[in-house]
Formats: sequence, C-alpha cells, structure tokens
Amino acid sequence: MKYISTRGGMAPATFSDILLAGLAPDGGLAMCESYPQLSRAELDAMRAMSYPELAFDLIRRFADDIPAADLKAIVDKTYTRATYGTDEITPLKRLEDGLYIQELSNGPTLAFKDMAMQLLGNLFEYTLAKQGETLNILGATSGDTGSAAEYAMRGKQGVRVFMLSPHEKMSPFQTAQMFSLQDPNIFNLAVRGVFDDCQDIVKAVSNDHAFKAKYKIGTVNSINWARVVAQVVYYFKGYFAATQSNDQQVSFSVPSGNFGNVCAGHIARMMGLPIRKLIVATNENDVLDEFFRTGRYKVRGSANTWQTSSPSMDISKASNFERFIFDLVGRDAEQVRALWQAVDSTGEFDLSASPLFAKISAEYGFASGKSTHADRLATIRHTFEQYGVIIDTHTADGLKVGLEQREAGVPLICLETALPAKFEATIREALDRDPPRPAGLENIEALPQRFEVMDADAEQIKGFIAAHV
Ligand SMILES: Cc1ncc(COP(=O)(O)O)c(C=O)c1O
Ligand SMILES: N[C@@H](CCOP(=O)(O)O)C(=O)O
Repeated sequence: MKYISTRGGMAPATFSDILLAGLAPDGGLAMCESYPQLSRAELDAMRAMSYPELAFDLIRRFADDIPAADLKAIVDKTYTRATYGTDEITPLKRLEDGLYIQELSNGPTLAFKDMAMQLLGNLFEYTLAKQGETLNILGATSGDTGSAAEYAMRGKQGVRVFMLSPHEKMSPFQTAQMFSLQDPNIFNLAVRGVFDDCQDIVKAVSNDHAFKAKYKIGTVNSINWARVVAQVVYYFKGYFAATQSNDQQVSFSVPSGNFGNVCAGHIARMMGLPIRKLIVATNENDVLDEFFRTGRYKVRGSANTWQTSSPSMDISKASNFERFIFDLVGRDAEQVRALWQAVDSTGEFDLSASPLFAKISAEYGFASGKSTHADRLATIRHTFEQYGVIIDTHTADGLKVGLEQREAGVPLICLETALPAKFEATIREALDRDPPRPAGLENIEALPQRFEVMDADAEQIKGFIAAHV
C-alpha cells in the first residue's frame, strides 16, 4: 500500500514513512492510494475475531511494509484487558433494543483517543528503533489528544512530546491529567488562544521543512494517518456486536470536532462495512453541521469559536475534513488545493450548487445535527433517568443528534468519546451528583502542575522546541 497527499504533491510513500512524517510536504494529508476492499467471506470471518485479531487483520492491509509477525506483536501488546479493562476492548452498552453506546473510553486517559494513541506509541517505538531515529512530537489538543499522547509516549525511547493546548479552556480534570505529568520528555505549552490556533501552529511548524527536518518533528493528531486507521477497527467491532449477520446495516452517531473519528467511519464504510448513516454531531461550534446541511464550509476565527461544556469539540477548522473532501471530489488533488486556497483566502467554500452536494448523503451516508448546552443537560438527565447510565457531555451531543436521525429497524450505535469524570461540573449541573471517578484519580487536580504559557506564535513555539531538544 502506498500513500499520496490530498494536495497531490507527495511522491508515493510507505506506511512507515508517513507514520513519522505527519503532515504531507505540500501541506496536505496522507491518504492510501485506494481503500482495501473486503469480500463477503472476509467480513464473515472477521465477525468471530477478538479485538486484537480484528485490529491486526484490518491494520495489516494499511501497514504492509511492517513484517506481519512484528505488526501482530505490536497489536497484541496494545489491545489488552490490562489497558482497556475488558477483553472486548470496546464493548457495546445496550440502552434499549436497537440503541447502543459503544464504550471507547476505558483506556488510561478516559477518552476514545487512547484507542489509537496506545497503538501509535508502540508503532513509533518500533519504527524509531528500527531506523535508529528520534522524534519530537508537536501536537495540539482541546483536552483529550494531549493526555492520551502523553500517557502513550511516557518513557518511550527517543520520543519527546511538545503539546499545545488552549490556555484555561480545558476542564480542570483534563488540565490536571496533562499538566501534572513531570516526565522530562513531556512539555505542556498553554497557548493564549483556541484549539484552532494550536493546530495552525502545528501545521505552520510542519510546513517549515528545514525546521521539521532539523528537529525531526512528527505529529500525533489525526493529521497522522495511523491515528485514523487505528480508529477504523472499532467501527467493525461495534457493527459485529450490534448485528447477527453481515446483511444488516447499522448507523453510527459520532461526536465530532476535528473530523478524525467520523473519517475513520467513512474509511470503514468505503472498505465495505455495511454502514447506513454516519451521523456527524457537533456542539455550538457547528461548522461541520452547517456544511452537511447546506454545502457551505465556512471556518470561523477564535473570536467566533465558543467555549462550551463539551470543550474537546470546540473546533472551527476541522483538519481531517480534507480527507473526506478528497474522496468527494473523486480524488482530484487539484480541486482540493483550489478549495483550501479558497478557505485560506476567503474563509470558505460552497458546494451547495454543485452535484457533489447530493452525493454527500446519498452516496457517502453522511447526516448531521447540532447540540447545545441545554440539549446536553437534557440528554444527560434523560439517559440517567431512563437507562441508569451517566454519559459525558460529548457523548450526550452524539446521542442527542443520533436520536434525531434514528430510523426504525436500523440499529444506532452512539460512540462514547469520553467518561463523565472528565467533565464533572456539567454532570453536577445536570444530575446534582458527581460522576464516578476511576480509582487512583481522586485527587488529580491537587497534584503540582508543570506547564508554560505562550502566545499563539509559531516562531515562539519553534524557539521553545529548539531550546529543549
Ligand atoms: C471527548 C471528545 N469527543 C469528541 C471529539 C471529536 O472527535 P474528532 O476530533 O475526531 O471529530 C474529541 C476530540 O477530538 C473528544 O476529545
Ligand atoms: N478533540 C481533540 C482535538 C484534536 O483532535 P485530533 O483527533 O486531531 O487529535 C482533543 O481532545 O485534543
């Protein structure tokens, strides 16, 4: 399998090349040249597989330059009961017939990011050791990618993490999870701005090719293809758990911000998984919902990006969205380049009058909706009263929008993207009680914190990296 860029300016590369390289040299995102297609017999065989078996069988199709035995060992070491608390790894929780929550947040940092990040940590360690290289990871987080990456890279040989987060915009638990880490290879930089400013800096630094090469900069955001591919696996697992045969279809509702999670669902669907709808659920920062309803993609600046009670989705420039648009325009890199030039110069593009717009739901199965603070509180309350289950604020956005799009006879799987313990204040507001906290994390907010506050300025961040490697 070879990888190309959504903007057409990258010579075909291997999985290991793009794993360490992050953003493509032309500013685009790496994509597989074509999606592996699963036969009916292969799908039938996958139904009986354990999570690690399934992960290996899917990921080997994308990472075919890693010897199969090595990849299998990496996958087996990653997806264990010790890390995810259950042999099922991503079990379905039944709310009622045909309505499920898929648990994706049983990993070390209580969010779905652990599903891919633990694999990424092990892949980095393996590849760097093989190449005798080191890597300085520059990441951006709105609250969950950061801690997942830092926990996955702690103590890994040859890896440093520089993680940018929006200053004072994450929940107290998320902040403490990251900033209490004292490991010498972890640097937390709190940026005066929003998540999009942090992500823009990651892209600006990655686009400085001389700096990137000199300081061996890599990425752990969903810019990194390996992150997205690892997330494809749980769509298969959820599908098999909710159905009896591969003749059935299911829909997934996906709390969305940077579009990485639902992009993994899109890839699963393109490989042949019988997914009916991919439901994109946003919070008040509803750029993606606007696009899927109207065809107009209009990004917003920091002044119009709201701080909400589902803070990890406070994103107005969905990086991964470019991967879907690449498919939508028939993999025409020139069109992608033109569309993103329009975003850079005018802040938007508009496909409402294009025949492509109708394809988004008819061919690709996308639907969308938005959820507000009041919706979130109502959904958390209803889910607790009706089913006795406490869900987090992001999962509540997904459930609210999923229910609006639910169809009779089609099982609906709502992806749980974090545990409620991370967003205690809103749970208290909704239920007048605290969510349960996993053992060992009772006093995390009281631990000493180590972080630097910096301006949203790529040059300052480059200076910090240069001084600390
Ligand atoms: C808890 C939570 N829910 C949802 C999202 C949105 O996922 P994505 O950015 O992949 O669309 C994120 C961040 O990515 C998150 O941390
Ligand atoms: N919501 C994320 C933002 C980054 O998304 P990613 O999937 O591209 O890493 C976060 O919590 O940090």
